[in-house]
Amino acid sequence: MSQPPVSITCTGLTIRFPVYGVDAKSLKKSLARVAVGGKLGRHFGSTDVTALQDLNLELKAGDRLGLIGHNGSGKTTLLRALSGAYEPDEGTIDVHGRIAALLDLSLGIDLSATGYDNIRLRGRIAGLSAKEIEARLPEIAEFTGLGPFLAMPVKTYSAGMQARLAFATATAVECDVLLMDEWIAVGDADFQKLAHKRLLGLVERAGILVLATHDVDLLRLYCNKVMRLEGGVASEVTDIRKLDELLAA
Ligand SMILES: Nc1ncnc2c1ncn2[C@@H]1O[C@H](COP(=O)(O)OP(=O)(O)OP(=O)(O)O)[C@@H](O)[C@H]1O
Repeated sequence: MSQPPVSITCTGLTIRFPVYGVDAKSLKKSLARVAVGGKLGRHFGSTDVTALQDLNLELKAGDRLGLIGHNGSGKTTLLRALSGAYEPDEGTIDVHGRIAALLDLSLGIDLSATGYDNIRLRGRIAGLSAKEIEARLPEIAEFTGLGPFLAMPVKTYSAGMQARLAFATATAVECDVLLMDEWIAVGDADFQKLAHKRLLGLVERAGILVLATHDVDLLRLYCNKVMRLEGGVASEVTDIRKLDELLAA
């Protein structure tokens, strides 16, 4: 049976987070003065933040969507929702295609396991079979540049070494839908060059890219569409050539 083409469809997507242990009234007053964050409100008697409100989105193969917006406007929440990490409180999310979510690279790294075992673990989480993992292991190991350290527990690594391992494993899986929270730059100068090339390859091969970033140069380089979030409310998806208009709005 043929697979449906790669696509993302969100209808009326609303995501709320409960806010515990705060005085709702005073929080609401202080938030009224800031441009950041989602909307505070009360649902079913408890206080919550609406991180995304009634969002509609339709993307198909070839779409490279840049997400812009102030801190706390809902960009990461949308990416996590698309990755399947958050369920909608209202509305629907429908994603067709294999997803790679480069959102929190260190998530799922087991510090007491070796580098090799972490590659295997990450591969399993990404849906690869044991056979597929073993076939890719040499390339991933080579890319990390960690050599004999891969046989040692990750807790003995420096922060940069851990980042190399996490990046190499997270980017080893082919995907149809690539979700990214800022462009990833890890490791030292040499590794950053290699990482950039590897990331570019993933971006080019992915059917759909959704990239949240505050960097307008990156948006112009890699995106053909843009959407602005403000307090969890999304603008229309527009052509990247209208970025300046959207930023000025
Ligand atoms: N796990 C959570 N629990 C409670 N509130 C949350 C949680 N995650 C996000 N929020 C709230 O949801 C809103 C949207 O946050 P989100 O992280 O999606 O913003 P963002 O646009 O990615 O911001 P930034 O540009 O700073 O990364 C914010 O008001 C934030 O406080």
